[in-house]
Amino acid sequence: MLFAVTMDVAIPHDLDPDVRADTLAREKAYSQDLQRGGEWVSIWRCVGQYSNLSIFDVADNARLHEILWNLPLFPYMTIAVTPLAQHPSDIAAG
Ligand SMILES: O=C(O)CC1=CCC(=O)O1
Repeated sequence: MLFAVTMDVAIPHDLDPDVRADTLAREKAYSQDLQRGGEWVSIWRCVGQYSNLSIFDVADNARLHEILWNLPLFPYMTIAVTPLAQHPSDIAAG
């Protein structure tokens, strides 16, 4: 199942710098592991915002929830999920 997910990040300015750096490093490793595994298909920066737009290809809603819930930055994110279906005009779909 395909999902488009936007993640808006708002890290508190008074967060301990070491905690901030550790959280960002764990977020990057977590994301890249899932990208290598094929579930996190792509990640794009939303221009001018501390936000990303990502595409996930996962087994079901529960798996997407598990992935998002375990994001190291989850406590500092506002997340919006859009389930995707094939578009009838998509030439790649045949
Ligand atoms: O958009 C960001 O910077 C937050 C994020 C999600 C996965 C990642 O590596 O960074």
